[in-house]
Amino acid sequence: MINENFIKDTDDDDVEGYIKIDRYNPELISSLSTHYHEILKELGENPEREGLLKTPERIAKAMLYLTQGYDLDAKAIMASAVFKEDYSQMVIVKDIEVYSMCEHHMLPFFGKAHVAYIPNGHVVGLSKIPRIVDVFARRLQVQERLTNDIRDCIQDALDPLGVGVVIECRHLCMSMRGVQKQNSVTTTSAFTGEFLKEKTRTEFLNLISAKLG
Ligand SMILES: Nc1nc2c(ncn2[C@@H]2O[C@H](COP(=O)(O)OP(=O)(O)OP(=O)(O)O)[C@@H](O)[C@H]2O)c(=O)[nH]1
Ligand SMILES: [Zn+2]
Repeated sequence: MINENFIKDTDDDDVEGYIKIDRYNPELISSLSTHYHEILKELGENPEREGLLKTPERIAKAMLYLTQGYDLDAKAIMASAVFKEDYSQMVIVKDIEVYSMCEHHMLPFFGKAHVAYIPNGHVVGLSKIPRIVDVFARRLQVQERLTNDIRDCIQDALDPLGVGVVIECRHLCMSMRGVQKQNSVTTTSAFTGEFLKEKTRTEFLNLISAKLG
């Protein structure tokens, strides 16, 4: 538990994080629902038809969920599980699912993040890395800033010898609409410390492209 202002969103500690209690407050949900009710009308729908009766409220809750990262403190999540450990090789958590929304169109972009660091006397609980990926992904983003946010958080919280982050995503604003390219994938990367050296970066890139088994 991060602190008493947060509630658990599911029973599975390893799958979900915590949502700040205030985020789901009834007044906020009601206000958002009113706006979405109007938006549905302006889009040419009839919000009074049976299938849409609860839709404004569902959208409100979904959007609050998808933007909950604004209320979460990534550094506190990291700090909650930092352990002294004499391990000085690269630690990689790869293939972390990413679901975020582009700040230009509020359409999803999604894919995978690969995150590595080289400890400097301390390691972090492994689950905290996907958790902070979610904290920064669950807000309006551009992929470049998401990549940098993750890198900076790990660097600041853990003071490791270096951090490497690679993110590969498909952007629905580029496939469902706009330029309508169905297969393009955007790759971004961010590095600090040892990862700025070619040898370390190459080791990281080789390890994240290697298939297991
Ligand atoms: N750099 C960056 N651009 C993004 C990201 N997500 C969406 N975009 C781009 O943001 C740009 C917004 O450009 P605009 O020309 O203002 O918007 P638009 O008229 O809807 O552009 P089109 O998508 O080309 O139709 C587009 O080129 C999108 O592809 C992202 O994560 N990073
Ligand atoms: Zn977009």
